[in-house]
Amino acid sequence: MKIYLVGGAVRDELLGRPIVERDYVVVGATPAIMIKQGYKQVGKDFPVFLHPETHDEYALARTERKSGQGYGGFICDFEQSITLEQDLFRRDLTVNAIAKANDGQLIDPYHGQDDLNNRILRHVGPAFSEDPLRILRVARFAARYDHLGFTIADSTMKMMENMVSRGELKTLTQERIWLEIEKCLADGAIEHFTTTLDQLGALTDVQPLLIDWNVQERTQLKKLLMRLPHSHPHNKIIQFCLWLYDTPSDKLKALEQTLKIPSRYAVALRDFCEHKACFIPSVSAQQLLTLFDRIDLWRRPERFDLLLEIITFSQYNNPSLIALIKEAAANTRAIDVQAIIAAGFCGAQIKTQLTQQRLSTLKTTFN
Ligand SMILES: Nc1ccn([C@@H]2O[C@H](COP(=O)(O)OP(=O)(O)OP(=O)(O)O)[C@@H](O)[C@H]2O)c(=O)n1
Repeated sequence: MKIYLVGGAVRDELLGRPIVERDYVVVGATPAIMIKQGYKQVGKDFPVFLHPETHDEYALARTERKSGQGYGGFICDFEQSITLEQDLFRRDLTVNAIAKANDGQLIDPYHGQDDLNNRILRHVGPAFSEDPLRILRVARFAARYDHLGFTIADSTMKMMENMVSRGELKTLTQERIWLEIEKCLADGAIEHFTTTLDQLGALTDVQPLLIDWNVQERTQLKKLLMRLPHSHPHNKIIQFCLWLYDTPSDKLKALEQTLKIPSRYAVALRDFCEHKACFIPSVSAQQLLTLFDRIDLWRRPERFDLLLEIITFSQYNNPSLIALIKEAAANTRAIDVQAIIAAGFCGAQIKTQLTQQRLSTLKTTFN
């Protein structure tokens, strides 16, 4: 049997980028041979194995044939006789279909290196259209490698447009869509990704809230994201909120339910959309108190801190006002319930007294 490094690791190595994950293809083996050598099979029907020590993925060379519409529904053949070239042919892009042997030799039957050098994302063959997830992958790669000058081949754009107009994206699960979106957020490239999907007419199927995405929104988001460092610990969440900044509250729930986004994203987006209007100089003490209550500043100060970070990178950024609100929040939080109880208040009076004290603290700075 022969083992080759394939896919993203070879592509990124050739591009001089850090390798995040190593995937291998194994030619001339069977599941029994792999198991005998100590590899652990992942899943039941799929010929993918984990290396006993490195836990890298080793997949038997395979071909795939479509058995239904949309994503999934593949008949997969991983006979021992399947060649490396056959396996590479089923892959999405030529730049992802280069294999590297142990001795460093590159096997590149579909000219992925030429496309890497010419900065072109091009589909390998007609099988590309059997998997609509690839539309999102291509939009993601085009966004990730935009700064290197990559563009999508015209023929691949055409093929993707046809897939979109056939409604193929509708067959993707929301979980799969979210995973691609999150990877794109990790790349700091959501603006370019959205623009490509818009060009393909795919936004309605991917993120219906963005159907009105226009040049103005694009320019604004691009400008805002330039200020957001890639290494920022909340890079993904902040980008996500700036991306969907204009979501009306009645649509937020639908978004959370349909896209199945993790709750930390949902909460941050809700906080930003609902409270961004507070970050104007004329904000009143009462409005701030309502914000603090709603966001549960008292028990979850980190939630408020995140909102401030999002505001800082948004179009609502006003550093001196943010500093004032931050200070007012700290002073309001410092009001001691124990002191109120010690002063003789009890039952519902405690809450009333606390609210009054919080409000008067805020009124020292705000109207
Ligand atoms: N829908 C897909 C998913 C994956 N692949 C192939 O499987 C490889 C590994 O896929 P994956 O690890 O998901 O992505 P990478 O290309 O490694 O990209 P990333 O850097 O985003 O992980 C890809 O390079 C490509 O050859 C494919 O052809 N079609």
